[in-house]
Amino acid sequence: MTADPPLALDIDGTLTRPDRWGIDPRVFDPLRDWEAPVVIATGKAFPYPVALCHFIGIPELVVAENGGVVYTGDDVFFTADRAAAQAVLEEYRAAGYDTGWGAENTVNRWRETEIAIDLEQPIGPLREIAAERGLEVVDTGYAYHVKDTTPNKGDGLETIAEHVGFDLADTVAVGDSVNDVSTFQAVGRSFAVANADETAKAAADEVLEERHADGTLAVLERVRPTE
Ligand SMILES: O=C(O)COP(=O)(O)O
Ligand SMILES: [Mg+2]
Repeated sequence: MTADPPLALDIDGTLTRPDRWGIDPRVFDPLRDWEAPVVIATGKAFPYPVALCHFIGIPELVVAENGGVVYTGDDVFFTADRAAAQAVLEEYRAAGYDTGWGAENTVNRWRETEIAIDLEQPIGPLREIAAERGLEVVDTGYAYHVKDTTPNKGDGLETIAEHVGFDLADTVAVGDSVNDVSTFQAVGRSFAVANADETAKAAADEVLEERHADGTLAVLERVRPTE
């Protein structure tokens, strides 16, 4: 008898509706019923994936902020701090730009290790200022993330696998963007959804024909053992 494989799932572009925004409600039941650990590995701030796990009704196994925050269900690990990214934002602001999220911005309000900037904002000066301070800017297709170069989702996933006690060689990952490449490299089997960027597609073992949650749902069907 084989069992359901552990999963590592991205949120935006991967669990979203095919029109890009919002979680596709069809993922809730299969994830709640999945008989192996489900890790949510995202660029979003820590509270978002925690809430997602909570509302699906699964244990909170979370890689947030592109690996900056890792939650094993018992311990939280921070692999960077926000100060350097905040300094980039201050300089970006001094040059006349802003995050693009408005004054009370919930995108960054609880973000602990990086800063996210709306895609409508100019990336050129952002990249320049970040590079001068030794940081990188990652374009996920949903936001620009100003971050320390060290953290990544794959390392966060390894931390969780060690703590929870599952094998990454058995783990199946689904993602859509450059910030999922380290996840793909860490696991035994990786899938890029059809809407994925070229970097993610090149790094995945397989590129799906289906977009967004349709792709993830197709993977769940395919990797679930038949009786
Ligand atoms: O926060 C983003 O920009 C993207 O989030 P994701 O990693 O869940 O796709
Ligand atoms: Mg994504």
